[in-house]
Amino acid sequence: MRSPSPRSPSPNSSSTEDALLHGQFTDWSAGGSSGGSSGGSSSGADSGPSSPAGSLSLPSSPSSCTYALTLTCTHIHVQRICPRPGKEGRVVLPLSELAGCNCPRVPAPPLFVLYWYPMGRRRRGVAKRRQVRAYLAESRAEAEKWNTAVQCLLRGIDISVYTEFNKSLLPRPRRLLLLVNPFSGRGLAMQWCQTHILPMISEANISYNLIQTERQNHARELIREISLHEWDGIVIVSGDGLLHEVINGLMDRPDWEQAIKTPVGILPCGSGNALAGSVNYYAGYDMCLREPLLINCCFVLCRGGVRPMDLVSVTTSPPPPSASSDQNGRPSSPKRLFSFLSVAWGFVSDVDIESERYRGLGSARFTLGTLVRLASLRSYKGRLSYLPPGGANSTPDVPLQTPHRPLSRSITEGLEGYCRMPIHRTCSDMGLSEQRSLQKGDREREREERQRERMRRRGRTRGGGVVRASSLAEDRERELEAEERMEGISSADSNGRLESNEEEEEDDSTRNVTEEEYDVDEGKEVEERMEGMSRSSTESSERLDSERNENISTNEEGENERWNGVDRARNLREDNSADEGREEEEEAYSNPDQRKTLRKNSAPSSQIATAFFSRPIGADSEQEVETPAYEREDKDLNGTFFHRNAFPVDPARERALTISSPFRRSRFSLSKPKTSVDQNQKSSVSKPRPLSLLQQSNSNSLPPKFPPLSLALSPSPPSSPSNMGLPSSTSSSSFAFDLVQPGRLLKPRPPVTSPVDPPPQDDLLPPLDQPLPTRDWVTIEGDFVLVLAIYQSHLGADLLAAPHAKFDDGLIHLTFVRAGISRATLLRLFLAMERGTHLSLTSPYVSHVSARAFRLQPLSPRGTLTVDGELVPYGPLQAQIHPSMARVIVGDSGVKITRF
Ligand SMILES: Nc1ncnc2c1ncn2[C@@H]1O[C@H](COP(=O)(O)OP(=O)(O)OP(=O)(O)O)[C@@H](O)[C@H]1O
Repeated sequence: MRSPSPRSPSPNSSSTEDALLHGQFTDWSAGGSSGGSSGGSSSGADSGPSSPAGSLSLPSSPSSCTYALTLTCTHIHVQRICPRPGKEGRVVLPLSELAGCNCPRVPAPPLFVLYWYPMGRRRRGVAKRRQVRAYLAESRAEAEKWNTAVQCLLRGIDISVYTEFNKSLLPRPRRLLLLVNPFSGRGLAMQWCQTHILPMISEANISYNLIQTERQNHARELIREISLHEWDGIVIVSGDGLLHEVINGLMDRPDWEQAIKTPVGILPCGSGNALAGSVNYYAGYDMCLREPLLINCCFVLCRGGVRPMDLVSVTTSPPPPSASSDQNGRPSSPKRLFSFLSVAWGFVSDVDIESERYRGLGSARFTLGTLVRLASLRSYKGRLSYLPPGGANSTPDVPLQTPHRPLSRSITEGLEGYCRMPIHRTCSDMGLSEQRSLQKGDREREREERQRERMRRRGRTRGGGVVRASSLAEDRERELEAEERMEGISSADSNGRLESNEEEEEDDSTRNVTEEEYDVDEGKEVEERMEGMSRSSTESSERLDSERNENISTNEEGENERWNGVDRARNLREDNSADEGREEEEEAYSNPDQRKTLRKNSAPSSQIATAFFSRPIGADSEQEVETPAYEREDKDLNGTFFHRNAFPVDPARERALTISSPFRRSRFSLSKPKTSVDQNQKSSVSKPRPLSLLQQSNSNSLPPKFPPLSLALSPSPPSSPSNMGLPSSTSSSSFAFDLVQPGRLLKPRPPVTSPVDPPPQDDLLPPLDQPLPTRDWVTIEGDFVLVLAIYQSHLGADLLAAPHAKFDDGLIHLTFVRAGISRATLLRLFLAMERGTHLSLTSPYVSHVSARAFRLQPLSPRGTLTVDGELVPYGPLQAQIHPSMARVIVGDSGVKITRF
């Protein structure tokens, strides 16, 4: 083989277009014929990798085509020499699309093999496709020289035309620890390892050790103990839940500060795959799901760029007394954990947890869950406080990104539903399903009280009052009325005359007909879309039902026993509404033992969907107007005990909105906080052990049905008073807030820090049982449909919840939706979230703000709270961002990346 000299390079070559290598090769293709293909042979196009790892698929024989290859810093130029080049005789292959290359050992011929993943058209959109290109070199030395040069470029090693290429230039192969949850998502993780992940990782010359997790918290325990310096990265082959375990395992370690800098990566095999969605987004790829998403993320992993990632330290309430008290019966402390994705309360967490029973549907479980939850829309009383970016405590070294809206506008516009409405309107309009559990006497009293309140309001505003949602169109109409009222108020504000509000209200009755028609049409359109979704969900759920029936017959005995639990839960309160019965079922569902049962036996999703669409939505709104009875001590969804009579309605609290409202008096005791040391942390003190002592490596852990894989080169806050979880009956006065007008200066207090939390300290937050600093904090109290705090762009692989979020922007992106929003608007919000356009959706009930810390105090006695999609004890919770604390593998398309 002739090896032509490179094109006259400059001595200090730095241009990306300068040729580093130039050579002539023979095409090596299956069947010995290239068929005149341009750029050499390619195999495996249009498909993902499918060969077992280690036995890389190669074409089988040389063809008669010869090619001249030129390597530059960014591309490989392939020019066909023989047969004579036609129109398509030249191809330029960008190195950015290369996952790896290799030079197979003897006795294989001297081949130089490239593994390309260019973008290609798929049935839905564009996604990466695999192509293998193999070229026969004249000698093994030549093939190895090319292989070394390309690998140097892929690993970011500086080379020039004068570089002597030999293997010693290359750093050792990267080593990854792959943790696989075989049950994540639809249970395909091991299969996808075999067909996609391991072949691709081998092509990129990455060594790996694969471990299947065996139970919940297995990964956390493992990560706490292994010797981390042996690994260049820890990669989760699962959903976000397993990464949550890994992050917390790293933070449990005594050497957490260094440990948390270990790059973590994600190969999506779960059902939500939010972080994978963010990685895919920032790599510049189209939104996709399932295998295309997996291939994109795997490619990103092979490229190896690492970026800093913010973590959020979350302090949750202590677990339920029975589970949390220590040996002396003392209640345990609030729990601290680290989150990389989100904290959710209300609609989002309800859907996440309740849709567990449709897990077999994969990501479609969230669609079905959303429809079911929309059908029985709930609201929750609560108080949300947050510290906007740029507050007094802002440290100069924290890289803060401009929030989506300037802070002042966030308050006046984002919260317009609060700020511009007369305060008395903001909470009493919104009585939804949290007000269902009243006992009869209380219901009467409450109804009278509400009636009086309504009359008072009518007297003042001539309209409004509680409007029951009975259909999507009605919902929308109601919302429009609110919008119009606010517009009225806004114009009144600008004219300095609030009285004009009344005129606006009167105008409501003679509203423009065209607008009404539009609303009805819009309502219909949304209903049609929902019906479409319901149909597809129904089909899938029928499949699930048949599986479920099989399971039921084999497990009948155990099931009966568990069902008794559900029945007991159902019968607990005879006088409760049907909807409440459902809540009881959910309560039973929260019990881990019963959860499995319910997953098998819960009402078929087809029935749920049918019930939703056949029943007028007003049916549940009938229940919604009932008011809560806080009468009995009971257990909430998470098993937390609470007092039903915990918080009698306080007129002061009814005023719903408080901006910058400090606690006048803490309802928490000021007992000295105790360090929270859980079992995990205790064991974390032990010295890290080499992995081999802990775990079998992948050859043992793969299920027998898979052919043996060519194995990796595995290298050898404060104590919590008992009333902490939820408000107690003695704490009602603690809900009194100073009503502070926006802009009024509050007396600054020195920042309160928790002296006892294990590092890193949450310097923006006092202990959970102490009041927040008054300065710079914004507090909102009222009825919420959802509160979502997210710090990645995606809430699921197909939900672009915070389009401006960056991995390391130092911000928590808060979205909250107030009660009063119509189902149609809420549905539109989630549909728009698929494209990330929801921020421009204008609804007075929806707000988006940025924060550096927040505290959430649920005031409704039951509900679900999730952190990174995992259930946490229900009760007050607070969180603070720790910028750039971890590192995530994101590929090399972004700025400021380093390689692992
Ligand atoms: N072998 C195992 N058996 C049972 N549970 C496991 C196992 N390994 C991990 N888990 C737990 O399963 C839960 C769900 O896992 P994961 O989040 O990875 O999947 P997913 O819920 O399908 O995905 P996503 O969070 O993206 O929706 C996590 O809480 C994790 O701790």
